[in-house]
Amino acid sequence: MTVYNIALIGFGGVNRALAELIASKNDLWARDLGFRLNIVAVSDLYLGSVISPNGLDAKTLVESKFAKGGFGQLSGGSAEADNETVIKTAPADIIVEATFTNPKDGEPAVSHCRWALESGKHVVTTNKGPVAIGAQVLKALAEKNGLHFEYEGSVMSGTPVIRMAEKTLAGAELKGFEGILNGTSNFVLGRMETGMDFSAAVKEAQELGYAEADPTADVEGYDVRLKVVILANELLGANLTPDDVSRKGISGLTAADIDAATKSSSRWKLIGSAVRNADGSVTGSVEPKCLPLEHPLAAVSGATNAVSLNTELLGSVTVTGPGAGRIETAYALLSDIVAIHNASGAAQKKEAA
Ligand SMILES: NC(=O)c1ccc[n+]([C@@H]2O[C@H](COP(=O)([O-])OP(=O)(O)OC[C@H]3O[C@@H](n4cnc5c(N)ncnc54)[C@H](O)[C@@H]3O)[C@@H](O)[C@H]2O)c1
Ligand SMILES: N[C@@H](CCO)C(=O)O
Repeated sequence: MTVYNIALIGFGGVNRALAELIASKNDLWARDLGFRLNIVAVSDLYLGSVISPNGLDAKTLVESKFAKGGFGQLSGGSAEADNETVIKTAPADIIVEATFTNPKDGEPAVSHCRWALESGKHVVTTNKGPVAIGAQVLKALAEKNGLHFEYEGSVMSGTPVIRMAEKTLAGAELKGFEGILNGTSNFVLGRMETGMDFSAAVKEAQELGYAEADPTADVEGYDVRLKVVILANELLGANLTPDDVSRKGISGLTAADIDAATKSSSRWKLIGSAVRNADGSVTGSVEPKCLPLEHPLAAVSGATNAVSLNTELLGSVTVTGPGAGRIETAYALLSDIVAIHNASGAAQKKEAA
């Protein structure tokens, strides 16, 4: 049985949910997926860090109510988060990066990924910063070292978009996309339609684990801008930076705007899009749009996301599914590990042939 040793960098909603899944589903995964996951290290800004070469019990990790610096009480633990030591020295096969997204320069997560790939460890991440800002360099480093840098959860949480578009739609000739790519803002707009006030709706999205550490990123469109960059660069072969994508959020929409849309059989949605122009360049944008109810994206509600991929050979293909949520995003990490596992199986078969 294959066992992957993993180190968790960040132990907030998403990585804690992954630990919960490990505690309850490792046997199922061993049977159905052919591997088990063993947590050999965790590092978190608030809790500190711990390296345990034989593995930490996932259930105990999830159920313990650690105080600030609490990992310092564990064998092999420290009250400080020493990410660099954990990433470079823990006996992990895979580093699971789920710290805060920094929309400006992607740090320190870019460094976390680089340290991992330089020390022979695969990276799976849900953090949009290193993908939107550092993907080219990190992918090249991974390839040079025969490793994987996987980030399905950086767009639409566990809903398959990146691998689906790259693998299943290969050859369909993508020309552009438009979508609802932020769960929090879509949830807030839906709540405002029921008469709830903007701040109360944002608070509820935070409580449900959808929002970024600073929810300004969600409601002002910074988060969607990173996702537009990720999809445009990955699927349209663009080379965009966040500053290349125009951005407007939903905070300027008033109750009167929402009401007026309802009365005219339409709905406000925060839309992220990109299109390949005739000269081959790619233009991306993020802005609220008032969509008629019959538009395919108008019915997408709550933290659900959807993206319509506009292809030459197949027309428009729309993928809908959860765009945020702790377990939903932890599933994206699992799907990345499955991709690594399947690729290593395929490589072994090729070697044996
Ligand atoms: N929650 C979601 O629905 C969702 C969906 C897709 C992607 N993401 C992304 O996944 C990542 C994790 O999301 P989350 O919901 O778990 O966030 P969270 O805020 O619940 O947890 C982040 C954790 O990382 C820790 N942390 C922050 N900076 C750190 C550092 N430098 N070193 C060590 N630990 C650090 C924090 O202490 C916190 O415990 C974020 O980048 C987020 O944008 C989240
Ligand atoms: N805060 C983000 C998480 C998923 O990237 C959202 O609400 O969509």
